[in-house]
Formats: sequence, C-alpha cells, structure tokens
Amino acid sequence: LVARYFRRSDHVPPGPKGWPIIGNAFTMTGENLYATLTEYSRTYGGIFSLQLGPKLVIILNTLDVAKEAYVDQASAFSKRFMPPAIRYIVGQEGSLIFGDGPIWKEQRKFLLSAFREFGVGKKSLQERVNEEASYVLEVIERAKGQPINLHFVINNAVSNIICSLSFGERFDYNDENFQNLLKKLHVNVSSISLGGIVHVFPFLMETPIYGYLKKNFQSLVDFVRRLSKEHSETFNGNDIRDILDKYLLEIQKQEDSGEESHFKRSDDWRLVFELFLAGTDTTTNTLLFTILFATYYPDIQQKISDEIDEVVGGARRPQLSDRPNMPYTEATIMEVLRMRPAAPLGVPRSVSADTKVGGFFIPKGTGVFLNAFAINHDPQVWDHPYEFDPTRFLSPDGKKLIKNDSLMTFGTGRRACVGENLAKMELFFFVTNIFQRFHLRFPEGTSKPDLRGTQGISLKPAPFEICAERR
Ligand code: HEM
Repeated sequence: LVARYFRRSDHVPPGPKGWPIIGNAFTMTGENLYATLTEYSRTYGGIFSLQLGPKLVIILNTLDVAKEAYVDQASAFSKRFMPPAIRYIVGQEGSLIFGDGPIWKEQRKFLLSAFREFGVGKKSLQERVNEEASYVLEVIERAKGQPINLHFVINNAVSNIICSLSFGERFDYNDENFQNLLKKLHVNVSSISLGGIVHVFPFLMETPIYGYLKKNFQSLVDFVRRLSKEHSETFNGNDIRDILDKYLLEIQKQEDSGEESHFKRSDDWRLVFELFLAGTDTTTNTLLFTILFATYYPDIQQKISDEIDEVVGGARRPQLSDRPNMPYTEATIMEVLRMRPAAPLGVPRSVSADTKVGGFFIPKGTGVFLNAFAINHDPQVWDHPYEFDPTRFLSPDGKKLIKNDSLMTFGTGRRACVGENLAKMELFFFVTNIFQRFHLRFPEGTSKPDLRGTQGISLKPAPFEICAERR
C-alpha cells in the first residue's frame, strides 16, 4: 500500500526514478539544479515528472508546453503550489505570491495599480532610483580602485527601492540591523530549493539543521510588522504617501462600506514582506550578474559605456526618456535575464483540475515548475544559446530592441511576475549610473570568476570582486 501511495501512475509524464518515500527530493537540491533539470529535459523531453515524497510535480521545459499549460489552460494552471516548508513558516492565506482565489485576484489588482500610482515607469520613481544609485556610486568611489564586493551594497540599494515604495523609508548601507536582515533573507532564498527534502518533511524546520531558516524568516516578518505598525500610526486618509497607506485606505473603504473585506488589518505586513521576498534577491542577483558579465566581456562593457556617452553624456543623470535610445544597454540586460533567470524554476503552480499537457495525463493537485533556464536556452529557439550575445535582442542595424516571447524569466500567463517593469526600470538605472561613471575590471592577479552561479530558490553569482576606475 505504501509503495502504491508513492508510485507514479503510468499515464503521467515520465521522469527519473526516485527513492522510496522521498522520491526525487534529492534531485531537487544542489547548486546546479537548473542545469541538472535541463539535462533531464534532453532525456525525457519537454515535460517530465518528479516525485517529491507523495507529491507529483511536473517540469515544463519548452515554450510549447509552457504556453499549452499556463496560457491555453490558464484556469487549470493559475493556482500556486506553496512549498510546504515555506507554508509552514509564513502561511498561505492572504498571500499574493502563494495565495489563490478572490483574495489573490484583489491583491494582484491592487499592487499593479499601486505600482502605477507610485511611479513605476514614471519620472517620480526615476528620481528615487537615480538618488539610490548615487549612494552606490559613492561606495564604489570610496573604494578608490581597490577590490570590492558589491553584493550587500546592491542588495541594500534594491531593497531601499521596495522600502521607499512600500513605506517611504530607505536604510543606510551602514545600518547593521538592516544589513543583518538582508543577509538572513539572502541566506534563506539561496540556501533552500523549492523542492528539496525539507519540503517533504517540513518538521525539519524545527531541527537544528534547518531551524535557522525559520528564525531568519521570523526576523524579517517581525521587522516588517514593526515598520507597518509604526507607519499605520501616522496614517492620514487624505495624504496617501505610499503602498502601505494605499493598502490601509483600501481596508478603511471596505470597512466603511460594510462589504466583506479581503484585505485584513492583521495582514498589512504581508504585502510588504512578499515584495521583499519576490523583489529583493531576484533584482539584486540580476544586477550583479549584469556587472559580472559586463566585466567579464570588456568589449560589451565598452559598447554600453559608448552608448551612455552618446545618449546621456557625462553631466546629467540617465532619464526614462533615454531608454528607447539605448538599445544596446537594454539588450545586454535582456541577455543577462535570458542567461541567468533569477528564479530559474519560477514560482510553482498547482493544477486545479485533471487535464492533459503534451499528450500526458496531469492529475488535479500536481505541482508545476516552469524551467525558465531550459526554455531560455532551448537550441530550437535560440542560436548558440550558451553564448552571451546581447545582439540577439537587436535588429540587424543595431538600432532597435527586439523582444522575444520565448524569454521565460518573468513567467507567463495570469500569474506572471507583477514586478517585471519595476525590476527592468531598476536594472536600467543602476546599470547606466554605474557604467556612466566607472570602468570595471577584475582585480589583478586573480582568475576570472565563474559565470554559472549557484541556485537555491534564486540563482545568484558566486561571490566576486571588481576594481572600479573612474572614466
Ligand atoms: C529580475 C527580477 C525578477 C524576476 C526574475 C522575477 C521573476 C518572477 C517569476 C518567475 C514569478 C512567477 C511567475 C509565474 O508564475 O509565471 C514572479 C512572480 C512574482 N513577482 Fe517577480 N521577479 C522579479 C522581480 C520582482 C519585483 C521587483 C517584484 C516586486 C517588488 C516582484 C513581485 C512578484 C510577485 C508579487 C509575484 C507573484 C505574482 C502572482 O502570483 O500573481 N518580482 N516573479
């Protein structure tokens, strides 16, 4: 009976054999997980399955099956599978990233409208990001050309954009409390995968091996809760300063109208917490990879710098209106997003009704991972997929940015990333500010860093240092 409970049905997509009880949980760990799963896709095809304990999950590895599931069958594929260990710590109810149904729908609509209101894609936020970038430039300047690891500065800067949108505050790069918090978040998203053994046995969170994950998440929740509480004490319905105020106003309106409220006062911390979770390490890692690739390929860095000189010059800050005139810089960012998707397996979904994909039976309740790395490197779609070549996103004359629907870095369908425009805006401003002012190289006498990156929930570059010389 036990064996039958854990065994895969014959009609579901094939996949590698697992161990008794835990199935393929060990397969779903390892710092090169994205590469391992992409290898499997070469053996098993566009869709294959794994067993996480008793839970069947499928991995979508080509654009065709991704669209067939997430777009053509959006109703069956728009729920989330929340990895048990994460649910165990932060719960699923009221979650935008992991929730479902009307609450999720309202939260998503709310956030998209809040992003518009508070300047995503607009001048007001441009000033904010430029200002934050100027603090990063100061840190680089102070290093005076000596080797520096930019990880926690960039991480702090990116988080400050979320903090400023959410509750109008930024934290100094020397603020030890905030830095510690970011480190804890970083450790959590980079040291567990979305499908490893801890999700088969979530009680491991209570043991010394994994207990730190629970503590780390709890510190972040406590921090956001405290800030949300302090912020709400200064709430004035006639002066909506940021996303948290807008959220509180929404609650007030729903309470006043006597309607059943989907936004709860007790949950006001959650939205901000989830913006941290979804938006900090993803954007940080992509920005670090951009710095890494541009330093690794000096000719590409030179082309970015030339474009900045031509379009922006050296005297003023970059503007949103410069973006359409800077296709090479934008194409380089797109190429980094393709090569190193910060969430290489997306955020898992759950199938809400028995269905079929790629001709295979997919039972209700199956977990689904979108292998963005495999799709972004599919040789059927991309020429020389493992080469770093920004020109693949440029028109033949190099003057226009060419989008490609096969880029799966932000997911697709109803639950695609809501932060895509914000992330791209941040990437553009941080990249242009840095390469406007500095030429970057690796420290003398050191070997070139590894470009592959290591994977937990997010994919991050291995630690590296750069030396920055003023241009
Ligand atoms: C380079 C940076 C980023 C990458 C690569 C990324 C990637 C993703 C991916 C793959 C998903 C799942 C999509 C799907 O299921 O189809 C997602 C969801 C999400 N992202 Fe992002 N993200 C980034 C930045 C951000 C930022 C800056 C924010 C907000 C501050 C954000 C907020 C969210 C939210 C709230 C969701 C859940 C949406 C839902 O379930 O409806 N992301 N992201």
